[in-house]
Amino acid sequence: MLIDGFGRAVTGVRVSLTDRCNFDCIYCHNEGLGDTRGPMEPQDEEMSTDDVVQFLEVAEEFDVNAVKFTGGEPMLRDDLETIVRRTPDSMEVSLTTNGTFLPGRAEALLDAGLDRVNVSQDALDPDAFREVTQSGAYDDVIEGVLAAVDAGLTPVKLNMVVFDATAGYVPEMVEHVAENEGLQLQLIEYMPELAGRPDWAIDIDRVHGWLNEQADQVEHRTMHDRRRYWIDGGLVEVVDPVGNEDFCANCHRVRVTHNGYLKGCLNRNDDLKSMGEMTKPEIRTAFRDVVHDRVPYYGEYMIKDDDEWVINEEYIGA
Ligand SMILES: Nc1nc2c(ncn2[C@@H]2O[C@H](COP(=O)(O)OP(=O)(O)OP(=O)(O)O)[C@@H](O)[C@H]2O)c(=O)[nH]1
Ligand SMILES: C[S@@+](CC[C@H](N)C(=O)[O-])C[C@H]1O[C@@H](n2cnc3c(N)ncnc32)[C@H](O)[C@@H]1O
Ligand code: SF4
Ligand code: SF4
Repeated sequence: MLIDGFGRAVTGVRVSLTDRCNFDCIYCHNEGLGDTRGPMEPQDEEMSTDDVVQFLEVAEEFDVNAVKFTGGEPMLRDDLETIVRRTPDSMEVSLTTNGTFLPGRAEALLDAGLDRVNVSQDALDPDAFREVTQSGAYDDVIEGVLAAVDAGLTPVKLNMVVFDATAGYVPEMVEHVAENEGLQLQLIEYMPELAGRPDWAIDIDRVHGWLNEQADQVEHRTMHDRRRYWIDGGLVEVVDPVGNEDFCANCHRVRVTHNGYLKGCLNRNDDLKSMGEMTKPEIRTAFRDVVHDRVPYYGEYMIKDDDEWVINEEYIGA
């Protein structure tokens, strides 16, 4: 197992299979890769099926026990089922998707070995949904969530980005997951670091305060020290990375970009390591290097100066 200089073992990888997407969500950080707009067709720069599998086999050698496929929209990859099928058996396999392609493919993904799925759904109202995603695919997403639950890709976690356009929908989303078996809710604090528009952010402590009042039970998850609230039988988890040193101190994942770079932190693009021609020796070297260099974003790469987060001088020009 590889452990970085801050005692953080790397136990999971997040593989971005493409930076293409059929949506254009107004808040999208695209896992730090830039704009999702552009051609929908497969791009030459994307890792091949074999490249992805080769990488996962090396990750397994380093005792990584979980992989998350993401993007862009990972279901735009026609070889997703093949990749899932060829993922080492020792790994938990999950997918984060906008859900539009789940109807018709959920069963095949389950058969291929997918364990569970997270589906982005920011509201239960088609108009609000259209405004946020700039797409009219609300019905497809609802159908996609049902297809995932029916196939048994559970728990299906609904990812809701909480910012000024969606905060008002939190109570009905909490009620929705309490009433529907197989669903959980992840309330994701809007991250302005890469997306800009800090004025859209809301005070996540107010969300915690409201959930605390409603909750029958509160738990802490080891990963990122995330808090989870049981409300009327439903589970609601808060993903609150912004300015959160505890979150970064408990970060155990390395990311892979669609074009074959390792990335130590979502918020950084100055730490990318190429995996070259994707041979196993090259992948092993890049993996060791990225873990060696990774540091907590908040608390180390960014430090507090007069109550403002500023880049630690050590990393300027690094
Ligand atoms: N800053 C930061 N944000 C993260 C991190 N992990 C997840 N997030 C945020 O949460 C979003 C949704 O994450 P998902 O891909 O659904 O997965 P997850 O919630 O991290 O993982 P599971 O609960 O295990 O499925 C990401 O796109 C980010 O916005 C992280 O390590 N750092
Ligand atoms: C980049 S998307 C990729 C996977 C897939 N296209 C989807 O939307 O689920 C992964 C997750 O990031 C979340 N996300 C995107 N931009 C964000 C931001 N600025 N702040 C917080 N979460 C964000 C999305 O809501 C989604 O749940
Ligand atoms: S669906 Fe996912 S990748 Fe596509 S724009 Fe929305 S958040 Fe970004
Ligand atoms: S170090 Fe912090 S900001 Fe970077 S990926 Fe990990 S939790 Fe996210």
